[in-house]
Amino acid sequence: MAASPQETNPVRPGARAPVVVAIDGPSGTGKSSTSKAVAAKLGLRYLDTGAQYRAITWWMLTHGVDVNDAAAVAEAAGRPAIVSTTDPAAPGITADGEDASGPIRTQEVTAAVSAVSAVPAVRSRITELQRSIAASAPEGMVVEGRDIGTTVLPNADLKIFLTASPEARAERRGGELKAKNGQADLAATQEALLKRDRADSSRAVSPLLKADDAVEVDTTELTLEQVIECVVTLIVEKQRA
Ligand SMILES: Nc1ncnc2c1ncn2[C@@H]1O[C@H](COP(=O)(O)OP(=O)(O)O)[C@@H](O)[C@H]1O
Ligand SMILES: Nc1ccn([C@@H]2O[C@H](COP(=O)(O)OP(=O)(O)O)[C@@H](O)[C@H]2O)c(=O)n1
Repeated sequence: MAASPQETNPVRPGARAPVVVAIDGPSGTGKSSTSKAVAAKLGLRYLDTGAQYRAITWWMLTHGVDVNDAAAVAEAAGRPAIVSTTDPAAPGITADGEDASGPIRTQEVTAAVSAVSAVPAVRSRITELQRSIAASAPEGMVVEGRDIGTTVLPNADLKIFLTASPEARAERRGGELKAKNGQADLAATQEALLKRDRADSSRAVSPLLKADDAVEVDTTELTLEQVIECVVTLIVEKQRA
């Protein structure tokens, strides 16, 4: 059966209509894993906005900027060039041409990123970058973060807000740490995660918040495959609507 006009993608005839999907939520709810897999399945681009905030934080830490001095962070906010790769099969990021994909996942960056991302000059610069990247993907894009549905792309075709219990999220992050370091302190992992949630939810500019028109998906009792399936179904339904 021929695709309906709404389902036909003018950029890739026969493919589905382009769609912009915003996926937000706190740490460990499955945003990155779900977004990457969904984008790969549906032929969409993928943007990890957390990686951008991590990359600018990493650049500041390695260039002598005091990340707890908001004025110094604001002054440096425009300096590094942050470039993201949007292929869901090979996402990557550079800061001033240096590959930041590995260093942005260190504990040092994780502990500093909420303070840097709360600075308005950092947010306005990164938000502008995110909008221009999303606008340059005619096939559509899955964009994941904290404020995509509320601030960055308020006109996204579909908004999803992922949640999960703190215990489930700590266990997932703990699993990653154990695979990386051979050990993980679950209580400390949960505490650090909740501390970052509090900072991200209470900042003055563009806090972590569910958009009024977002679909909330509690992933606590779902496998990653079930979450991916659920999001794919929501997108396909949207494309048919
Ligand atoms: N529904 C799920 N059930 C179990 N593990 C999950 C689920 N979703 C994600 N994970 C795992 O939890 C960890 C954190 O997921 P991630 O996608 O990085 O979350 P976020 O981007 O929201 O911080 C990853 O190791 C991932 O494989
Ligand atoms: N859209 C976004 C995305 C991330 N962030 C910030 O960047 C940090 C790292 O985001 P992340 O998505 O890599 O974090 P994880 O959920 O992967 O641990 C968050 O804790 C926020 O401080 C943000 O402020 N706005």
